[in-house]
Amino acid sequence: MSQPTATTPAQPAGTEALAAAARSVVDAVVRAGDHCAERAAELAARLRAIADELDRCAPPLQDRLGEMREFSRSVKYNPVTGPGNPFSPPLDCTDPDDAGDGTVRGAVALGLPYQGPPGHVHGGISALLMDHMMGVANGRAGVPGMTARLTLDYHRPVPLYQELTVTARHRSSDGRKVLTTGTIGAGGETYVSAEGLFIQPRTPLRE
Ligand SMILES: CCCCCCCC(=O)SCCNC(=O)CCNC(=O)[C@H](O)C(C)(C)COP(=O)(O)OP(=O)(O)OC[C@H]1O[C@@H](n2cnc3c(N)ncnc32)[C@H](O)[C@@H]1OP(=O)(O)O
Repeated sequence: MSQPTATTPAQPAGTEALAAAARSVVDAVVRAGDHCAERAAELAARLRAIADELDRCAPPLQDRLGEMREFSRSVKYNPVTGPGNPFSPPLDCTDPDDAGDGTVRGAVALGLPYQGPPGHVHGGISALLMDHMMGVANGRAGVPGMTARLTLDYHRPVPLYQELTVTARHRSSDGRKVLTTGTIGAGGETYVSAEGLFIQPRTPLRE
């Protein structure tokens, strides 16, 4: 029977399918661990061959960095929600359901690659989710900015393989300083709460 792959989104296509496949490789590598040690060298060579093939398609890094300045591309490839980035879980906030109060919501279930304490999510991953969702909330509130300070309270360990709800809400602005809060929870329980200070740039981040 196949093991749960909490990080695999449903029916992706194109480069998103490629990212999803890479994500499932990462998941499988961590799940297999030393149980695949005898075949590790052979499988590693095959994966490296695929990486070399992709590298041959890649433009020069400076060109790619230039492309990624485009907002739609930065969204597609960002490390939290980006369906084109195998590093992203990805957190789904395509339907953020902001309930009219400015709260944005996302959903994600995290597998073994994101483990910190046994059976639970690494604290730095929680910080990543919070930082990003607060950024999304600020963007939706029309006050996008750079994270200057992020404070997290870890109330309970965050379980792996459980659908988590990630929320964020812009609370107030004082000049260029933006205060935003967020939570990670499930089933009415809050595992992590966060507060962030964001600074709006002197010139807009994007048109
Ligand atoms: C679409 C989704 C997007 C998701 C985005 C997610 C957000 C991110 O991850 S951003 C990446 C991580 N963050 C960074 O790399 C930021 C690095 N830091 C910087 O670039 C700068 O320090 C930056 C931009 C935050 C502030 O610099 P600058 O614009 O020069 O502001 P500056 O003039 O120093 O300060 C403005 C005000 O903020 C205050 N302030 C700045 N930093 C802090 C801080 N860490 N703590 C408290 N106050 C601060 C200053 O005291 C000042 O206050 P006042 O106006 O009362 O005097």
